[in-house]
Amino acid sequence: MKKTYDLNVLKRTSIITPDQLREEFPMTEKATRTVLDSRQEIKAILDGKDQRLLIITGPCSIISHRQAVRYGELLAELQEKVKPTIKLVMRVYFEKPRTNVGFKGLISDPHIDKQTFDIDEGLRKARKILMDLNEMGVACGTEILSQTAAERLSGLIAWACIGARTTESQNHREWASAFSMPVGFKNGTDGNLGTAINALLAASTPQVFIGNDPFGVTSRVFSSGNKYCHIVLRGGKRPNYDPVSISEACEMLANHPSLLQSVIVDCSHKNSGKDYRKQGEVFNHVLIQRIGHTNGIHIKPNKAICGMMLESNIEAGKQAFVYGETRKEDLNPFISITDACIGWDETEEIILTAHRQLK
Ligand SMILES: O=C[C@H](O)[C@H](O)COP(=O)(O)O
Ligand SMILES: C=C(OP(=O)(O)O)C(=O)O
Repeated sequence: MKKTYDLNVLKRTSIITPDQLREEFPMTEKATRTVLDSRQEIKAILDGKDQRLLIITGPCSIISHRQAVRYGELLAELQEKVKPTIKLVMRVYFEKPRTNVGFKGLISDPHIDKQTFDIDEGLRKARKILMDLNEMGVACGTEILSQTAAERLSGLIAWACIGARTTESQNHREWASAFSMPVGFKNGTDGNLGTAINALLAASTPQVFIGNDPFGVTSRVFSSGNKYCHIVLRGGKRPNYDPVSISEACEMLANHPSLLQSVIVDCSHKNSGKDYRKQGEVFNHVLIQRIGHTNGIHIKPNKAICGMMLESNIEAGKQAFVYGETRKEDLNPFISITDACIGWDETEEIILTAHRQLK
């Protein structure tokens, strides 16, 4: 009989199970405390019980341990300075959703060579980076693109994001309903907010779906629903960080009183027109809306704005990189190879200025 399945599968290899990976990199007391305390703080901010601003900042993609730990050190130092007004979460993004094709992140291809795709090594690198950051007291945020990464790393994540390309995916909504951390859903790539609101409704509801147990065995998973799902505005056909767009989002949320009435604004992506140099301007615009005044002019503060996101790296911009051609050894680990980012100096200035204004 002719084979009817796997006609386009070239090869399959097994990967490390969640249990094996956790055994190789077991939780420590300090890391557990960082994760649990940070989640509590983020939840309190989303609930409006903690008036501080949440800022999720960090590289578009993590490309090396050195880069992640250096950024983490800088962030930890800054967190101490702005503690009374701002909670910082580092973007520790290992999975990149592509518009069509390209480097899909360190888990998919840790050697960045478009050849080896050593996913076991990628998962090990990711878990080690997350362990080290949590040990340093740095709260980690990441985009969850695959169930595989979620099952192996979620215990080290304080805040998760479902990206614009997957907010409409039923699977991602199901996983979010089971996650232990607060989850932000981006609006759709075209700017559609309804997609994100539907995602919040689905993810806050108990679900039954197919997942894996810690030993990698396919299982039914029964979730309780996640009450800490919220919206992240990232722009679409046009930016959506202006007062009218944010009010529109708040009105849509108000139609569903069971949902968190809080909004995070991503200052990058389509809100900056993908021009990293505009992120600071977007940030200031949103900060004024949140605080309610600028240079003596008073406007009504919008307390629903509880957080902002920045794509920031140690050095600004983006380096020349052709996937499959540029060798990893030739890359500068401190400059982005995916979206261009603001550099550390500008990041620090933006956050310190916000701290002074929030005080
Ligand atoms: O933040 C990252 C990118 O915007 C996202 O992964 C899409 O990238 P691409 O359009 O270059 O594929
Ligand atoms: C891919 C990202 O964002 P978006 O889903 O908004 O495109 C990201 O934040 O890295």
